[in-house]
Amino acid sequence: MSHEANATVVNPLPAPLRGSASVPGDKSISHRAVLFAAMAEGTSRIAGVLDSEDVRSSIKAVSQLGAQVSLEKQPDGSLAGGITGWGAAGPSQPDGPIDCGNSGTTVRLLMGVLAPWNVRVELTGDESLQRRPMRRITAPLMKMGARFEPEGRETLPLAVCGSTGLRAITYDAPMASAQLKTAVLLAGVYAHGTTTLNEPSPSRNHTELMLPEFGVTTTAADRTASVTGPAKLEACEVQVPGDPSSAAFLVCAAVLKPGSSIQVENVSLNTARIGFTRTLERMGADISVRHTGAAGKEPYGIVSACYTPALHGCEVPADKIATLVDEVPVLALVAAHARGVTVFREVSELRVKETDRLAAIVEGLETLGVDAWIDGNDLFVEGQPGLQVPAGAAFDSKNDHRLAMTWALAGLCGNASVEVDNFDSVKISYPQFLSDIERLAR
Ligand SMILES: O=C(O)C1=C[C@@H](OP(=O)(O)O)[C@@H](O)[C@H](O)C1
Ligand SMILES: C=C(OP(=O)(O)O)C(=O)O
Repeated sequence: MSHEANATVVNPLPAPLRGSASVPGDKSISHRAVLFAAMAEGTSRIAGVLDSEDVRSSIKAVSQLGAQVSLEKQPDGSLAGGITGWGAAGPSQPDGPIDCGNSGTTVRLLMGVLAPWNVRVELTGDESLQRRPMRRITAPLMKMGARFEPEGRETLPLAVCGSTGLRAITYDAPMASAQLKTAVLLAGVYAHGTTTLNEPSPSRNHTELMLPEFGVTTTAADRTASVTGPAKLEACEVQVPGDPSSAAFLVCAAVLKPGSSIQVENVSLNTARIGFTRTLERMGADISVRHTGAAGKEPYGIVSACYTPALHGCEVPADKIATLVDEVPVLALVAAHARGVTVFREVSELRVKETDRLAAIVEGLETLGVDAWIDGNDLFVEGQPGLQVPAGAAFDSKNDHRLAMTWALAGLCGNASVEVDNFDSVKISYPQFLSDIERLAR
C-alpha cells in the first residue's frame, strides 16, 4: 500500500487468504452498550467494545452528558472498562453542542436518549451527517411530546428539547430502521404506558435484546417491538461479539481470492445481521456458519469461507435488505464476479447512508467495466465471471468507510492495483481492515 495526496494504492494480495481471524467488536452493539450504560444507575462493565471513530463519537457524547467513562485499550485493540451512568438524575446539560461526527447511530439514538429529560441539547455532525435525514426520528419523538429546534428542520444541526412528561405511542415506521426503532423505544422507557414500534420488515434487534440485560423488559415479535414505561436501567455487564459487517469483508475477500480458505471467529450470528451469508450461499459461494456461544442474548460463532470460482447471480428480496443493509456494496462487488444478473430489491435506504451508496456502487462498478443500473429502487448488477481489474482503476470512496473497503477489495483480490481516494475513512468502523486482511494473506 502507498499514499499519494488522498489516494491510497492498494496492491493485489501476494497469497491466498488462509487461517483464522477475528474481527473487532460489533459497532451497533458497542454504541448500545455505551449509551445504555450511560443511561443506567450504577457502574456497568463493558468489554470487547469496538475502538473506532463512530463508537468514539458515542463515548464522547455520553461523557459530555455526565456519564463517567473509564474504558481502556486492551491488547486485542478493543476497549473495556466501566461506565457509571446518570441513572435517575438524568443527563446533565452539556456546555456546548454535541458533535456526532460521521455517526448516524450516535445522533439518532441520542435523540431518543435525551427526549425524556428536561434538557436542551444541540446535536450536530460532519458534512455527511448534516446531509442525512433526521425527520424519521424527530417525527415520532414529537408525537411523544419532545420538541426540536429550529422547528420543521429536517437535518442537523438540531436541538432536542426534551420533556419528562412523554406520552407512550404506537408508531408505524415508514421504513425498516433500527435507529428509528431504538430512538422510539429508548424514549418509551420513560413514557407512561406501552410504546410500540411496528416496522415494514425486521431490522436489527440489538436494542430489544440488550435492554432486558439492563433490567428493562421488552416484548418483540416479527416486525414489532414494545417497551412499557416508566422503567429504569440498572448497570450490568456487556460483552460485545465481533462485527458481522466487518467480517463480511474478510469473507467476501476469501470467496473472491483464488486458493483462499478462512475462518472468522467470534462473529455475531444475530440473524438480523447475517443476511450476507445467505446471499453468498445463494450465489453458490462455499461458506458455512457454526454457532459456538452467546454473549448475553447475542449469539456468536464462526463463519468459514473458501474461494469459489463459479458464482452465479441471485435475487435479494426486499424484506431481507435490512439484514444486510451495510453489506450491499461488498455484495455488489461479489455479484460483479458472478455469472448472470444479481438484483437487490428495494434498496432506497442506501441513498441516505454516509453518501448515496446506490449511485456510488454503480459508479465504482463502471470503473471496473461492470454494468450495473438502478431501476426504481432496485439495484441490478450484471456479473462478469473472470472479471479483470483494468490497469489504473481509481475509485472515489466519497469518504464512506464501506465504499473504501469495497473498492480496496477489488484491488486486493484482483489482478491489478487500484487507487482508493480517502481510504482513511475505514477508521469509522474497521480501523484494522487492511492489516487484518494482509495478515491472512501471508
Ligand atoms: O441501529 C444501528 O446500529 C444501525 C442501523 C442501520 O441503519 P438504519 O437504522 O438507518 O437502517 C445500519 O445501516 C447502521 O449501520 C447501524
Ligand atoms: C450506515 C452506517 O452507520 P451509521 O448510520 O451509524 O452512520 C454504516 O456503518 O454503514
